[in-house]
Amino acid sequence: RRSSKRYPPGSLGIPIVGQSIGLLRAMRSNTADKWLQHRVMKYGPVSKLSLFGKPTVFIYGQAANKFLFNSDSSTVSNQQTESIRMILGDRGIQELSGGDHKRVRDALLLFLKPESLKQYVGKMDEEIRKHLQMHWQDKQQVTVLPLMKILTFNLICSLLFDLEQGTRRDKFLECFQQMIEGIWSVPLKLPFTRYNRSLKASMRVRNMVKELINEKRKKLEQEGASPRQDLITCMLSIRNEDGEKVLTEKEIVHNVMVVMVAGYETSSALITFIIRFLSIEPAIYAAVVQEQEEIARSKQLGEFLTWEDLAKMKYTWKVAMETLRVVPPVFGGFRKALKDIEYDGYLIPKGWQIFWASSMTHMDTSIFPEPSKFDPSRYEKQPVPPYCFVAFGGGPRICPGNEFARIETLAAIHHLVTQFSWKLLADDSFSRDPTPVPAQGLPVQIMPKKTTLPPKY
Ligand code: HEM
Repeated sequence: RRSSKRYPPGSLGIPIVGQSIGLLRAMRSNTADKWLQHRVMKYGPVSKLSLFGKPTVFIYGQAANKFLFNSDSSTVSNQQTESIRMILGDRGIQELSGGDHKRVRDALLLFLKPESLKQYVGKMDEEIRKHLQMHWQDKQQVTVLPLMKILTFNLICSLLFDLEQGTRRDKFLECFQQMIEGIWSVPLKLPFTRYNRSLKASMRVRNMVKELINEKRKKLEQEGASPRQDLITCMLSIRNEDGEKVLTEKEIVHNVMVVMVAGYETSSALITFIIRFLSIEPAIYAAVVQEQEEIARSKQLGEFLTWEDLAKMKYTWKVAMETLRVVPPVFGGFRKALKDIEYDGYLIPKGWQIFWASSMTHMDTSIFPEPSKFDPSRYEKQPVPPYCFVAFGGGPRICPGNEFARIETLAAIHHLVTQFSWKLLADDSFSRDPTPVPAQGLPVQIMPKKTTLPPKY
């Protein structure tokens, strides 16, 4: 019997840098799964290491996911790596726990919940059409990942901040992309490091966000709240029963930063990898085209997609789920032990990080038979046990943007498959940074579809 005071096996490595470089390197060469599997084989499902400057316990499996997602906030808190906290701010939802977390999360969900998002399907559709017109139509070749990043950023700007197309949005995107580059770096505040450049860009982004908030506040004071709002206006207007503001100015700024980041590389990776899988799986592609063309045929000329149309895209969503399983955009996450915890017979000491990796259960043969096979029909055969499909996390912190991601993904795939066909121009390998990046960003040859659909398609 192990003693409850026993530290998990493994080594903490060199202080500060620890094994971060090993893991980041494995991610970049797409061998992080193997890197972690190797740990599990060597040390078992609980082991210690040092990541991003902190002593860390890595835990693996369905039980580990359940424990991690549901631990109460006096035992485990959500704390991002030092670099993320410095870049995004310390009052973002991912830094908060207990009552503060719930308060901010409820505020975000007021806008992001399905009942409220459903009225914006048409607006998303419009933004996607504009994107395809500008970046896809009349082109012979495009590189998918950078374009999907532009698309998802613009969708966030348009839907969440009501910031329309123009030079201001382009400038915003440029600073934002610089900021994003250093988010997963080792926090070395030296000149010329990725981290340092990112930190500087984050100050510029923060100032732009503050400016945007001030404009919205003025508009709100002058015109009052309208039923169709953006996320910022919604956060500015929330009051509690006593009529007091629910969020502080700092909380609004930091959470706007968090939402921008959380919804950017994740959704763009998902749409990009669906495009990739559709080009290497002809039978699955044909089934998606059939489903989407049927919906297109039911629409009037120029008519936008609706919430009801999205509900019909059942097979396409299974393809998205399978993409999320095989290539989860979020590789894993961190928590922090707020007190000494005994887990599976080992001690997780107070103050240490806890690290989980979603892709580990997604590739477990006992949960997903033939896990390497891309098979959307697996979701028709048997229900997935809880805490095994964790692309959106789980428990009280499950991704509040999952509905937003579902709408934008389905609407984008609808227009892509009804307007174009495509062929891969690079091999189908990918790496992680830490979101998945296909070889060369997924260059494809595109052909407009000769179609029997109404002219808008
Ligand atoms: C395919 C797209 C997406 C994936 C795979 C994804 C995945 C995740 C995961 C795994 C978590 C939990 C992290 C943890 O527990 O440590 C999370 C949290 C979060 N996501 Fe997403 N996400 C996606 C899109 C979005 C979008 C579009 C938004 C915003 C519009 C968003 C906003 C957030 C926020 C605010 C959190 C923090 C929630 C909390 O701590 O309570 N995500 N996401």
